Amino acid sequence: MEFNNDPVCIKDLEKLAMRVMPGGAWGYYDSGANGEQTKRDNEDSFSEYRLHPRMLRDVSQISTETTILGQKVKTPLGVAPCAMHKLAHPGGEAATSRAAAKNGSIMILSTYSTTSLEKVIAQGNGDTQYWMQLYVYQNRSVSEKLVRRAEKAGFKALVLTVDAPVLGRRLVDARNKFNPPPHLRLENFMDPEVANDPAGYSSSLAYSTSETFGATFGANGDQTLSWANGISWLKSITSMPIIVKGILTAEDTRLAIEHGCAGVIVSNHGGRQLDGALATIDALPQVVEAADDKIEVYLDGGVRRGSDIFKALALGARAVFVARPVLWGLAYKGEHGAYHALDLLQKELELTMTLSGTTKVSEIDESYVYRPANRWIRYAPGKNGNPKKLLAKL
Ligand SMILES: Cc1cc2nc3c(=O)[nH]c(=O)nc-3n(C[C@H](O)[C@H](O)[C@H](O)COP(=O)(O)O)c2cc1C
Ligand SMILES: CC(C)CC(=O)C(=O)O
Repeated sequence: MEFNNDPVCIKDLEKLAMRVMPGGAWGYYDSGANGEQTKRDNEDSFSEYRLHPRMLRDVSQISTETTILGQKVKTPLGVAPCAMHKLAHPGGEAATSRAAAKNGSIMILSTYSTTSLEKVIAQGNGDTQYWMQLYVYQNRSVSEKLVRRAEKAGFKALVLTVDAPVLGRRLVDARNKFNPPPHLRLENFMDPEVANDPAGYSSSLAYSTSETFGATFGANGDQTLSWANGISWLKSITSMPIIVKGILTAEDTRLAIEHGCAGVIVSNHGGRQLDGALATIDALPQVVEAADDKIEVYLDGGVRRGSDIFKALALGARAVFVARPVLWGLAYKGEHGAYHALDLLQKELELTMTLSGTTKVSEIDESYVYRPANRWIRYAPGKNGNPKKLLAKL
């Protein structure tokens, strides 16, 4: 496990990306919704959990191999769907795709990709799984065409994002009056049949500010989408397994099972949608319990260290996805940078496994992690060493 001369951790990569990216694009990637409570909580909540390592075990061979949707993968670390990778680097999603393939990571491609889905999957090495993320439009034939194209191109699963019936309000974008550069195209919409759709979906990013973009997104999105009318419709047009992205509760997990979904991604969209929603690592245990091993549970949001991945796996996630870290890597140095972001997290995961006495993903269970109740009270000496008194004081 060798680290190279690139930035030594994801936080350093973030600082570098902030320096090289134009302000508006940086703001779009970075921003959360409203007061950004949820965005902060996603990262901070990981540090509320502590590891419970075991010693004197043979840790000379570490493997992160696991199975996801029944397929062997090299690592439980994947790339979450993000719009417009070309805002970070001209290599865009094609560069990210090669980076993901090199790391053996699943890549989920955003509907709002600036590279066509066919070109993105063509960068793979045959072993990597690609999943297609979907937003459902009022004109469902637009979504249907995307689904059919993705299946034909070889995508292995459909990821339905359910936490964005309309776009959250990102104050940074509103202040910046953020406009993506006019040369960027949402290439998945360049299929002439889709681009000329009477509902007016366009291949160009034809919106003047993120405020109007938000309105356009809301105007085209299908806000009537429901468990009853959404999942069965998707099942009627594709044989790809359906994964629901944006689940935070046991109740919705049970509904995903009832409706025949193959998995759920515990996600709050990186804190970009409902500000105040709980952190994903805090939502994970109730989702895992409700899933009851009937469907797979994945997580994204705030993962910045290998130990965060380890904690999520310990609490029952089958895989963990990252969004901003990969975008920061891409902004830093294209494919090399995106790979570096994944490689850093991968190596940190291996290091955490080694130092915790686990050699396989299947060994990482809840016995390796705990959240100390009243941590400060338990560990602060207190005036008279009396925790009760301290509690009363607090
Ligand atoms: C710039 C950006 C664009 C995103 N675009 C999409 C998208 O097109 N579809 C989607 O389902 N989620 C999108 N997301 C949400 C991510 O998939 C993911 O849920 C979240 O960002 C994970 O948190 P992290 O950025 O802390 O890793 C986007 C996130 C960011 C930061
Ligand atoms: C183009 C947007 C709808 C992508 C998105 O989901 C986001 O910005 O969070």
